[in-house]
Amino acid sequence: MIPSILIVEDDLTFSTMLKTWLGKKGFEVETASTQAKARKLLGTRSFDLILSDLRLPDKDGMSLLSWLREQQNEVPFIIMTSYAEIQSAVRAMKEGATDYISKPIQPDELLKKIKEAIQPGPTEAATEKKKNASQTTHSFLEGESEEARKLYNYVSLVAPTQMSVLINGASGTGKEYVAHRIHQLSKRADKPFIAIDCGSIPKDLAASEFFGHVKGSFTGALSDKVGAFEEANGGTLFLDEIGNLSYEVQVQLLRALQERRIRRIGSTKEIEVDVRLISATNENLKEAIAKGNFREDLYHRINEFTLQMPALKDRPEDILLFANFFLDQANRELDRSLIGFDAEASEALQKYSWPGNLRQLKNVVKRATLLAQGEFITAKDLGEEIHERKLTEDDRVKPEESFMLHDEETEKHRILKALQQTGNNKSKAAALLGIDRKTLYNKLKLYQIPQ
Ligand SMILES: Nc1ncnc2c1ncn2[C@@H]1O[C@H](COP(=O)(O)OP(=O)(O)OP(=O)(O)O)[C@@H](O)[C@H]1O
Repeated sequence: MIPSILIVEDDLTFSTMLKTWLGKKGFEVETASTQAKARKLLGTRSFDLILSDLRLPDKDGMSLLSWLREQQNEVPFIIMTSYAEIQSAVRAMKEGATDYISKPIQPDELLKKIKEAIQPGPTEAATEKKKNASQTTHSFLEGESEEARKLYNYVSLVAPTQMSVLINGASGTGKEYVAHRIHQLSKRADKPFIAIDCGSIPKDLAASEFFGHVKGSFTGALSDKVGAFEEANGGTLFLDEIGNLSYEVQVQLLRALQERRIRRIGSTKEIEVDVRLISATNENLKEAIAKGNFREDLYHRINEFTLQMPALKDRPEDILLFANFFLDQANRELDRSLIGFDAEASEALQKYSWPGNLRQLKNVVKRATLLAQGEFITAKDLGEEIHERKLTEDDRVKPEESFMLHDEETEKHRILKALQQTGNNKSKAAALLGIDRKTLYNKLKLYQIPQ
C-alpha cells in the first residue's frame, strides 16, 4: 500500500516542491495551505502521516495537533519549524507530535524521519543504528545574520565550479563545515570528501599522507598505503591548517596540483588524479609568504577564491540560533529534553565574546545541557567563563590573530585608523593593532601606505 502524507504549509512554492519530491520517493501526497483546509480534508479521509508547518495563517500547527489528539486520532505528526521556534517544537513533542524537523529542511533527514514515524516500534538494533547515524551526519545551520548571508551566497556561487577555495578564519568558526558544504553542493557530492589536518601530521609523514607509499619504501612503510589524493579521486580534498606544511611538501603539493598526477613514495608509476582542493587556515598566509614560510606560487594555486569566516561575535544575531541548534543536538545525544535557555542565560550568551567561536558555543551548550536541573538552561548552567564582559568598540587593541583575520581592505583601513589615532607613531600604532613593529612595517609596504 502506498503511504499517504498530508502537508500543511502556507508557503505554496515550498509545499509544491515537497509534494513533488515526496511523490518521487513513492508517497501519495496532498497539501493544505491552512489549518481549516487541513481539518476539512481530514474529515473526508485519513493519512498515514501529517507534516505540518508550525506557523499557519489561521491557527498554528500545534492547535491542529491538539485537535487531532482530542479526537483520539494518533496519526504520526511531524512539525516543521525554524530554529528560532525550536522551543515551540519541543513543546509540540510534549503534546504528542511524533517528531520535528527544522527548516531549511534537509531532504535526507526528512525522509528518515518520515520513515521512522510511519513504521513505529524500531528494534533495538535499529535504534542503535539511528544513534550512530545521527552522530555522523553533518547537520548544518547557516544562520540569519548579514555576515552569514554573504558567506553562504559566496559558498553557493563557488561550490558548483572547479575553483580551489581558501577558507580563512579563526579556530572554531566552522571552516571544515563550510568545506564540507561546498563539497555537498558541488557536482562531486557523491564522490569522497577527504579531510587532512596538516597541523597534526608529523613532517616526515606528510608526503606519504598525501601521495601514499609502497611497502618498504622507507622504514616504517610496512605495507602499501593509498594517499589522500588517490582516496579523494573524483571528489574533494580538504587541507586544514595548510600554513603548517613544510616547504618541501609545499613543492610536492604544487607539483601534484599542476600536473594532476601523483606518484606513491617508492613507486615509479604515475597515477592520474582529479581532485578539487579546498584549504583552510587561521594564519595570514600573505605574511607567511613575506617571511618566506609559504610559497607564493602555491598560495595562488590554492586560492582561486577566498572565503572569510566571520567570528561569532561579529554575527551576534546568530548566537541564539546556533545555541538552540546545539541544544537540539545535545538533547539528542544526551537523551535529554530541555526546552531552551532562560532570559538570563540568553542574555549571557549574547553578551559573551566567544573567542573559541562555534566550537566553544557547542561545548558550552553541551555541558550546560548535561548540568541543567530544570527544563531551561540557566545562566549558572552555562558556567563561569561566559560571564565576562563583551568586547566593545573601545577595546581597540585586539590580539594579533583577530587582527590578521580581516580581509585586506579592512586590514588596511584599521592600519590607517591606528596611525591616525597615534599621530603616525609606528610603535604605538603597532601596539594598538596588537602586532609588532616589524609586522607593521611589512604591512605598510604590502599596502603601499606612505611611511
Ligand atoms: N554551520 C554549522 N552548523 C552546525 N554546526 C557547526 C557549523 N559550523 C561549525 N559547527 C560546529 O562547530 C564545530 C567547529 O567547526 P569546524 O571544525 O568546522 O571549525 P574550524 O574553523 O574548522 O576549526 P579549526 O580551525 O579549529 O579546525 C564543529 O564540530 C561543528 O560541530
